Amino acid sequence: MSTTDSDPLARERAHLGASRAALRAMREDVEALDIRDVTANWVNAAVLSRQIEERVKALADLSHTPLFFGRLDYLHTTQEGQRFYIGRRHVHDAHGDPMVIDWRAPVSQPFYRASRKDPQDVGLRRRFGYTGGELTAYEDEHLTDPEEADTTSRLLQAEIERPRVGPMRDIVATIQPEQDEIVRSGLSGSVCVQGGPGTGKTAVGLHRVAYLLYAHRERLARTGTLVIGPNRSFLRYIEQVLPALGELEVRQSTVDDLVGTHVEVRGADEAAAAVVKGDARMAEVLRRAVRSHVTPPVEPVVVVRGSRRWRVPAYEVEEIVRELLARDMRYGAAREALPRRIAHAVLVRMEEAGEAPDDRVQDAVARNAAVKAAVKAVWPPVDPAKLVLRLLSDAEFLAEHARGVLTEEEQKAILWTRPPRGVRSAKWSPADAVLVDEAADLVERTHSLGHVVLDEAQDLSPMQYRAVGRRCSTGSVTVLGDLAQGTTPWATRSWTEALGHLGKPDAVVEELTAGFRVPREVIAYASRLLPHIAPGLAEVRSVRENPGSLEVRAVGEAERDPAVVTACREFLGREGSVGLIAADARVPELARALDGAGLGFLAPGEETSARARLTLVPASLAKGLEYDYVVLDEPAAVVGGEPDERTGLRRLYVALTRAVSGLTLVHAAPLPAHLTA
Ligand SMILES: Nc1ncnc2c1ncn2[C@@H]1O[C@H](COP(=O)(O)OP(=O)(O)OP(=O)(O)O)[C@@H](O)[C@H]1O
Repeated sequence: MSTTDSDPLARERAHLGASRAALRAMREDVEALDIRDVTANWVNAAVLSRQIEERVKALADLSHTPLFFGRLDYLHTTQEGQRFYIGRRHVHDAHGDPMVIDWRAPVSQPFYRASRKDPQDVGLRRRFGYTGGELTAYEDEHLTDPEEADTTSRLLQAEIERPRVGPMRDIVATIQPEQDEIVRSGLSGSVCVQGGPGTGKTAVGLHRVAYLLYAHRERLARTGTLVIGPNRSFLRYIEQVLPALGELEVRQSTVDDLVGTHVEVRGADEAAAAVVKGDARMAEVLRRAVRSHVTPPVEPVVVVRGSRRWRVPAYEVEEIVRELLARDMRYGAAREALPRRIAHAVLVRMEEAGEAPDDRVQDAVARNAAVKAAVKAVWPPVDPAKLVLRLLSDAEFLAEHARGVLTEEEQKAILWTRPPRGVRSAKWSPADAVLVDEAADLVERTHSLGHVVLDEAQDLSPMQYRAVGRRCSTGSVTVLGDLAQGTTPWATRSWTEALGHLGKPDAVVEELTAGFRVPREVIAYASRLLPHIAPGLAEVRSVRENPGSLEVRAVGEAERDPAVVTACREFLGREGSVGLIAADARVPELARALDGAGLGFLAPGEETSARARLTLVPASLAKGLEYDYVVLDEPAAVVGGEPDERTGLRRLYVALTRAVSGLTLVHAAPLPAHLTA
């Protein structure tokens, strides 16, 4: 007997070797494709070459990502076989028989879901462990063996404890059953996931896109997919997850960038103004303002053709206009329909007079100068930016359309004190851009994508939800968020409300409660704030066995900065990334302190590496990010940096929940009472 036969690990390594060879052969087959005979012209040839190039890229064997991470032995042979190796991509041998199955394929599903209670016909589930690209360990579960005890997977634990240097990683090897249910839920349904810090919401959202692209590739290639995150540094942190899963075509954007195509955002609002501008009632004000441009005709339309004059009386044009208004079409679509409707009225008269006009006559009448002039007078074009500009600068115009919708104070809050001269010179705020986007949609329907993932959704205003909702009006959405981490003045109070604004009231709300980031001691400390910031939400249950460390250091004001530098230095002595989180206002002073101490540091969104591991993070940008070790500077300043106590405590909750292995608080001012109580 050879060692390969007797040693299971050697056998698995042999399968890995054979799979890599098969992948190489697949790549060589694609590289060797001769497209000269199959392409009729150079355009087709160029398209095909690009596709081939991409396919070759997708077939690369990356040494740091194992080709497979699991194996399933079914109890019974299925049509596809009985033993499957589960990996990031499909690999087959020269006969077309599978060597590695894509994690998203239906036969892979039990790898994530099968349990002793429900073995799903799986006799053996094997997980593989790798060290530096080498297959070095495996772990078996015999799900139908009553003698075998339930144990927690060491490999899963090792994966969760792995230092976090670099961008966010995929979690394909260790997706948990409750996460998998969300990842694999159907394309037609929308899902909303409430989950505390580190429960894997972002990871789940990204894997869900990858899954949907696998299961509905053609449809989504046509309709498109989009991931929305809170800011650009967050998007940079997550941007490599989908490409690592072989998905290169998913767009990523912030809400601000999404709606910022109509006007240039250069201004900011006071909170009071932003709250009103973000309120869903603004949609009604805009709707009325857009429709107010339609003016009932007072003159008849007279079309002269040859020696004849055809007259459509004003009351009849008015009837057409009324009917179009009642149909609640987009303003622009109705405007386009109007000339043909007037032309139709002319044609009816021609027929009554014994003529037999055809479609070409109707087209010609619709283009007639008199008809065009009438349309311009009755249903003039509306420029969305100009309309919003007028609403925000002209008190009378605003009052006319906000009557009964906004109070006088609310109207006053949103009016510009010094109206700008024009669209270009206006200092548009992010909330204004959302209003312009809503107005643009009233004029012309926004293109809808096939699927949208909306992360950190709790921070969106109702008007922002509407902006996202119209981008998936005919598709579906995955909403991810945590009500306890809402830090905007308009943060969502309930998911039902948010889903209503998104236009997806039937979305299923799921909850994730197992935490993969924050150590037990640290999450327990942060959760002291929960009753004050989100009563009713459950505390996250940390699955991390590593006890982690929590230290609170009280120092005198003069020693605070040096103490922060010392804490950073201590953590830099260990393996992994370090985040120094501080109130935004404290960041410049701390930057000087770090510089003075000769400690180099990055800004959020810049990629950490083995050489550059320290990031200085303003509290306002900490959301969604994580570091192996966190030094939190002056919690009272983090709370005090926000307009009200609840928002401040929520900001603090976010900052307290970024650490994977250790958290040190350094403070000179007293700690917020809710934390010490
Ligand atoms: N099943 C899993 N296996 C291994 N790691 C996981 C798993 N689920 C989540 N993680 C890891 O836990 C960390 C937190 O995940 P993620 O950032 O998705 O959480 P989140 O719920 O979005 O957090 P936040 O509310 O802070 O934004 C990440 O490092 C992620 O890779």
